[in-house]
Amino acid sequence: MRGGQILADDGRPFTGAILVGIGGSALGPQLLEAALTARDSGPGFSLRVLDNTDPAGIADLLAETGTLAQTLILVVSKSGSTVETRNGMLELRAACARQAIEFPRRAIAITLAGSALDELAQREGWLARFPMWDWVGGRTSVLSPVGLLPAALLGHDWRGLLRGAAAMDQWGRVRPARRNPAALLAWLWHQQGSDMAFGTWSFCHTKIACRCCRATCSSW
Ligand SMILES: O=P(O)(O)OC[C@H]1O[C@H](O)[C@H](O)[C@@H](O)[C@@H]1O
Repeated sequence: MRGGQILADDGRPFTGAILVGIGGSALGPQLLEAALTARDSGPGFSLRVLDNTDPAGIADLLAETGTLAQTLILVVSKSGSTVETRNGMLELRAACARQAIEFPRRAIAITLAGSALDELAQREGWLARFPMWDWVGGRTSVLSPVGLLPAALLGHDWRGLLRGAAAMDQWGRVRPARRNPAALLAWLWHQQGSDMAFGTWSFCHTKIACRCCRATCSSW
């Protein structure tokens, strides 16, 4: 898509995506977008997320996006049967119909093989289907296609992300515990008490621009 081989049905490139999903099916992509996309990089591929069913929020998102002609619609649901996600998808389908745009030609499903969403995407011939795996928890799915496809669309080094995750996986197994970052974090947590007593410490190991971290930190 970024190479221009997959184009919208009007022959122009896709310039953005709307991701529909909730919980783990939306937070990982939002975190990647917030943490990795430079705020000063100028117009690039845009990622908008529809993660609730608030009619005013949906109306705002559609107004901001304008025409959907060059917009991909990523429908993300591990179970493939989450009602809020289905409602969001139906809203976007209706918006496409209002604009005389074919929904399946820009729709991509990320879901468990054989789920209701997967079957719908297959039946209607959506642009693409990507798998989730049963053994990956929804809330930890950012390194599956849930996060990697948006990362790739945004132009980020998704292979590098996977390499980094593999390195952390190895590092998390290191002994002795004092050289193991996961064990050190667990120890710090334990020392602070088990009662979410985060008030006395904080850490920020990536970019200040990470809105998700900022939102979380400010609530501590
Ligand atoms: O990915 P889905 O099956 O649509 O589920 C989406 C989300 O649903 C609920 O909010 C669960 O608590 C989350 O853990 C899950 O990520």
